[in-house]
Amino acid sequence: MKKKAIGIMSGTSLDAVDIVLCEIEGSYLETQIKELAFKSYSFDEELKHKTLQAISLENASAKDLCSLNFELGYLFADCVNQFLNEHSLTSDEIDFIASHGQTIYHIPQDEKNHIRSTLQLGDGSIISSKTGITTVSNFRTADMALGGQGAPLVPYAEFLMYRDKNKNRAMHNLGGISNLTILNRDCSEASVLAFDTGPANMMIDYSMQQLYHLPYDQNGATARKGQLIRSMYDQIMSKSYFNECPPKSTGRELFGNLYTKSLIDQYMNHKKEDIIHTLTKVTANSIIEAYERFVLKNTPLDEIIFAGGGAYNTYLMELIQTGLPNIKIMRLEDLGFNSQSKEATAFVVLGNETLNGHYNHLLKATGATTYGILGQISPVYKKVKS
Ligand SMILES: Nc1ncnc2c1ncn2[C@@H]1O[C@H](COP(=O)(O)OP(=O)(O)OP(=O)(O)O)[C@@H](O)[C@H]1O
Ligand SMILES: CC(=O)N[C@H]1[C@@H]2OC[C@@H](O2)[C@@H](O)[C@@H]1O[C@H](C)C(=O)O
Repeated sequence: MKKKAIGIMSGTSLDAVDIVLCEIEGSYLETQIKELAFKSYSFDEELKHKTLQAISLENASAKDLCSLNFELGYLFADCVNQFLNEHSLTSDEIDFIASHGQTIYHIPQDEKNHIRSTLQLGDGSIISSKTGITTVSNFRTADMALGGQGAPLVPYAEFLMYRDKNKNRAMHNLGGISNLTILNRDCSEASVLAFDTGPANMMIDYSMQQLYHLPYDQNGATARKGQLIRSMYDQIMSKSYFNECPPKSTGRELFGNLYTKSLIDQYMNHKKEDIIHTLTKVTANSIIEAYERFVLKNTPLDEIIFAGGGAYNTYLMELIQTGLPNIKIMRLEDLGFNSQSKEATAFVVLGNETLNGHYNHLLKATGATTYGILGQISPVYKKVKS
């Protein structure tokens, strides 16, 4: 039976809440999904500020986090209700919502005083009660409970949607973080490899905001003007994350504002554009090296299909193509899909599996030891008409 479903995605960049409407039927390899409508709602500035405060170690308080969980739930519900209005739809026409939530903190491996854990806020009950639509949320915790890193989760959906028996294909997302999924032409689940390579736009964005008061480096124009600061580059590239073998996932904890600020302070005497250039080279070269070290030795690739905002950074894309000259570089649009809605759509696939009772993660991608059904369901009580 065909279902109508809404996906909500709010990524690490905190730039927008993405809402997608899809038609979906089937499960696992039989899944058929079609995007019907998409819109990005800009993130409320005050809430963005509060979220960033909550994320930063110095400013986090339990009271703020408690409130934020509900405030984000209301924001996501408002976005869905606005979206339904704009498309003249009622909640009765939608079968379910799948919401990623806002990642506040992610600890993929045990640390000295903290255990593996992950926190996505935007409570599912708030979303379901304010929209009147059954909501599946909080996908990452079940994967962690089963021994995984809770990320990346999108590769499961990518495997269902984009595998191709004629091509060895990489799906690559350039959001705040850079993550890749390798889909082998044998189309077997066991051959899918996926991991986060490190930063994509996260460090560049923060530096543009601090140094130029601009949200990001439009088309990479600033980076293109600059030159490499060798010591800064070596310092970042020596981070142990780049040498770790997959499965691995990362986030703001390693490459966020605190770390980037410390670098800016240290290299303040250099030209601003040299700092942006160096960070862009770090993104490009850490991606190229991840392919060389962890992918190409086993799987020669025909193409890499990029999505996420960083795919619009033309300078970054040129650097990656130069470093991987034998691989065809494409954008998701070249396959007829919308790259902006990709992650929200992936969560529709994951939510559909939750409701179908099918597992919805790849053990090799997250490192989980046992399959599970990810996602918590917040149902809506509907009085049966007598
Ligand atoms: N024209 C452009 N030139 C350069 N960079 C761009 C351009 N358009 C978007 N971006 C970058 O893309 C970012 C937003 O990307 P996206 O929305 O894919 O991230 P996200 O989904 O929040 O992150 P993640 O996938 O890590 O959770 C912006 O912050 C900016 O850095
Ligand atoms: C903990 C967390 O929110 N991780 C995100 C983040 O953004 C990109 C990368 O880091 C990836 O690991 C993940 O998101 C995507 C949607 C995923 O789970 O596949």
